[in-house]
Amino acid sequence: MRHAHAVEQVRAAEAALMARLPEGTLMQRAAAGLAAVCVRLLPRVYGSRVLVLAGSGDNGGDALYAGARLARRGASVRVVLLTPERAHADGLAELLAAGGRVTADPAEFERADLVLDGIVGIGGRGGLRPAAAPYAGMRRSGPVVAVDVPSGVDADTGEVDGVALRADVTVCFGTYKPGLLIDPGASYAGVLHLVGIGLELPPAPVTALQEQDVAGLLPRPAAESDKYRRGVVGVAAGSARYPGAAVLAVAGALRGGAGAVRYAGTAAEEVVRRFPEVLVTEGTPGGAGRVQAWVVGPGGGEGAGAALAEALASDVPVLVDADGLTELARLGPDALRDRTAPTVLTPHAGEAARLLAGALGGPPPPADAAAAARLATARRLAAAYRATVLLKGSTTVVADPGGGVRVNATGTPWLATAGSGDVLSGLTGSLLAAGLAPLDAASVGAYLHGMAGRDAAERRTPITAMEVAEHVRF
Ligand SMILES: NC(=O)C1=CN([C@@H]2O[C@H](COP(=O)(O)OP(=O)(O)OC[C@H]3O[C@@H](n4cnc5c(N)ncnc54)[C@H](O)[C@@H]3O)[C@@H](O)[C@H]2O)[C@@H](O)CC1
Ligand SMILES: [K+]
Repeated sequence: MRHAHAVEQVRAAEAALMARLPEGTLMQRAAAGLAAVCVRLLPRVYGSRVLVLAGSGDNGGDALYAGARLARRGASVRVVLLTPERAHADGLAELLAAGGRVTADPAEFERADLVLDGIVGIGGRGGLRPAAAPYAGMRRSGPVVAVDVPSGVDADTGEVDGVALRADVTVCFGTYKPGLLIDPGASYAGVLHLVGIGLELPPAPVTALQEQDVAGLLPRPAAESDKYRRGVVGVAAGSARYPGAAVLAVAGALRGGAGAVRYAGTAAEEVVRRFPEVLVTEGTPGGAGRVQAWVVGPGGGEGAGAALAEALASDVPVLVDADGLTELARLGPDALRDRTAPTVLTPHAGEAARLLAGALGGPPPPADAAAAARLATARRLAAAYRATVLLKGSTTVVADPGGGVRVNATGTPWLATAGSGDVLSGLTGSLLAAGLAPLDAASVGAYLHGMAGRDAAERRTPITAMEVAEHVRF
């Protein structure tokens, strides 16, 4: 599991540790870890050109001390001081003593074999200032290594206000920060290296599942399992206009680990022709028989409202997607007030914006704004609807009403294809039926879906939604 802590938590842990250690110890630990990563990135340190971009805070201090370490090993180190009158004095003195030189020539950026971005770290507020902004657009010949956070990325949220410095590698200290795992910030961070500096941290508010975490959560049949014990997932999807959504949601559901899939809706014939193993009814969820979780909404068209109402009236977990979300946005959070079992919502940014408007009144915010502030959007929706919210997009964010957040790093831009979301909702509903808690089901669903997309894209691109379903594997 990758754990990401909020800036406030990092500051508290740093303060507690610094009180017990000689002054400067933490910065030396950070600088040593940072320099070690740079050494591995350079073909050879001796004679290589290193440019340090140093801001006015401790982030600049880390970069200056790391630069000094590289200079002592024979690198030719230049430093641009973004605010010369407020540079980290001890760090600068150490770099100069090691042979480093101050420069004001921006062309050094393009010539350098390696650039250290120490402009701002967790203390950065707002976008890059005018003195730093031009570096964001410059060509580079060597890797850019971000110190703790790519400058211009908000460490807590991953939001970028204006421009940010794109890094090839980010060396972060003590813990990951949410902004390194969530787009757009994550796309600026490159490869992440975590350097331990001895912080004692509380539980992380944001986590990301890794392969072994997912393996531990997946439902696997035991010797005494039967199809009912493995869980039955109900899918209420598709309509006369969109029968394909039913087929794709069922395809996802068949791959999610439930023992059986029940389908209720007008596409029963298409579904059973394609998947003879599915139990089908032309009716609605209310008359479909017992299931352990419902998936409602993909391609639901005009019937989505009735199917949603019946599924929500049940006492099993319900996943709402697509047309079901449009209907829910119209009804607002009150529609979920009487539920005793969990609800999972799987909006894309546009649906999320409509759901927000449904909860808070007023016109929906632009979908772009909901996507750019994905962490805040998912958290607000989870709180307003008291539901687990899986916000789809370049980083899928899953927020629990209890406050926990999981972010998903698997996936490929090829997944942005029609029907891919239907597969995800079926897959995640199946995991719910198999007994996973909502946060686990949603984050494991996103993980498997992203991996399946990657695997399918490795075989052939572009990929289709059905190929994504076919590539899901435990
Ligand atoms: N406090 C500690 O014990 C440790 C801190 N570490 C480093 O210290 C960093 C945090 O240091 P600081 O709290 O000094 O904060 P930063 O160095 O991240 O930034 C704060 C400074 O930048 C200026 N600033 C804020 N926003 C700006 C913007 N958008 N553009 C330009 N300048 C801006 C502020 O006026 C302030 O001077 C961490 O990210 C990490 O790199 C590490 O050395 C590990 C130990
Ligand atoms: K930085």
